[in-house]
Amino acid sequence: MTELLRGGRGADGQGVDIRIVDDLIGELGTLTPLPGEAVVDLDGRLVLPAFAEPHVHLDKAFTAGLAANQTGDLQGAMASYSAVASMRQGDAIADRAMRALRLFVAAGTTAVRCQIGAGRLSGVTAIEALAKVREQVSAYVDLQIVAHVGVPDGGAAGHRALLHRALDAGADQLGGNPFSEDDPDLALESCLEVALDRGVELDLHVDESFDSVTLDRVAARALESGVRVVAAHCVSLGVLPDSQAKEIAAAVAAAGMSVVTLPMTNLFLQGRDVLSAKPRGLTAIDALRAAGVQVAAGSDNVRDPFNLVGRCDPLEIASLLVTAGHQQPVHAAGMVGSEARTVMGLPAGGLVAGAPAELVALGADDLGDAIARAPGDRLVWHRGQLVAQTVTTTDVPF
Ligand SMILES: Nc1ccnc(=O)[nH]1
Repeated sequence: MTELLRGGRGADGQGVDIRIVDDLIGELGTLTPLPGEAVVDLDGRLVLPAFAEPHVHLDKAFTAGLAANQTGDLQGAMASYSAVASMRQGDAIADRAMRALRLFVAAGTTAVRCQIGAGRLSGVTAIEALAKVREQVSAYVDLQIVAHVGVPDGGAAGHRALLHRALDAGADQLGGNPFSEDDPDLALESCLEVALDRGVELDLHVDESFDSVTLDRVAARALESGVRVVAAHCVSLGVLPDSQAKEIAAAVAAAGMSVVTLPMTNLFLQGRDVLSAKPRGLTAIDALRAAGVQVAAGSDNVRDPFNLVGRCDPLEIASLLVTAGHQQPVHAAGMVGSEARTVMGLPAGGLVAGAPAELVALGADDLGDAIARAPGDRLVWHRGQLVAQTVTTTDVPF
């Protein structure tokens, strides 16, 4: 089965036609339709590899109205989440996750790695709910489930048992925030042990504050154990002196780790306790990239106690990477596109023959215009199929 996407433009500004063959890009260039071939007219739209979301807490999405964050910071967010049991009910979680996924797919996101809570408050209910959602949406988006496991009662044995249960319930990767637990090193060891035992990778919350630096310890253990580790947040690395940040970035690279920065949530949560010169909740993106670390960016939270805003649109994150993270548009787009896919263990993709047909066509002039305006006008292909289409019209009389 082939389909011809005619009259698009690449990020280089050149016109391009794309022939999709099954779920791959077959050829690119100036192409004429084959007899009987389906043709989609792209009308000059900008064509990019589809976006990927490497880190989003779908189980909490859209709960800001259920639980107010009294202090606005991370502790306040966690307190309100723990206090409201209705936020953790399976059916409601599935409904909210579906709502968020519709927005993500419409925005051009065809791979989403979600962080789903498991622990003493609700066991593996949310993982089970998301495993069902993953089946429902499989034709439209690749959903990866990270079990964000908190240490339950029962210490290390209970922790390890819960990590196993989370995988049995459908999680793809294991996570958590070991350094927020009572015995951080033990919590990290349990994660590494079960990851090795079950042959999965870890996707951990690391240093989501300005004052704890544990990324170097995680890197040392990742290197020694051989477990592939993704570290999310790494906020404190962004406020360390350059020389120290470089040293840790080198250790992270040597351990084969990758890093996910979450600008929207961490700009919201961190730096509230000072009156001026507020530090930014982003990691040291440039030092990590210079050391050879893949750095991706994600939404983290969407309209919940951890982050009151968010549109489930990677271009919103890319815009923050330009303004708050001082990234060039091409890097910002990569961090929510091909680098995010690499961090998620997927093929990087791209506009090349043989790449997966994961594409988004946007009503935008170029990459900068796309990031600045985040236009609604988008067509989205996943595994070679058109999975979402939003066409907008504007009528301004001048
Ligand atoms: N930033 C976050 C930390 C923990 N849980 C969340 O949902 N978000």
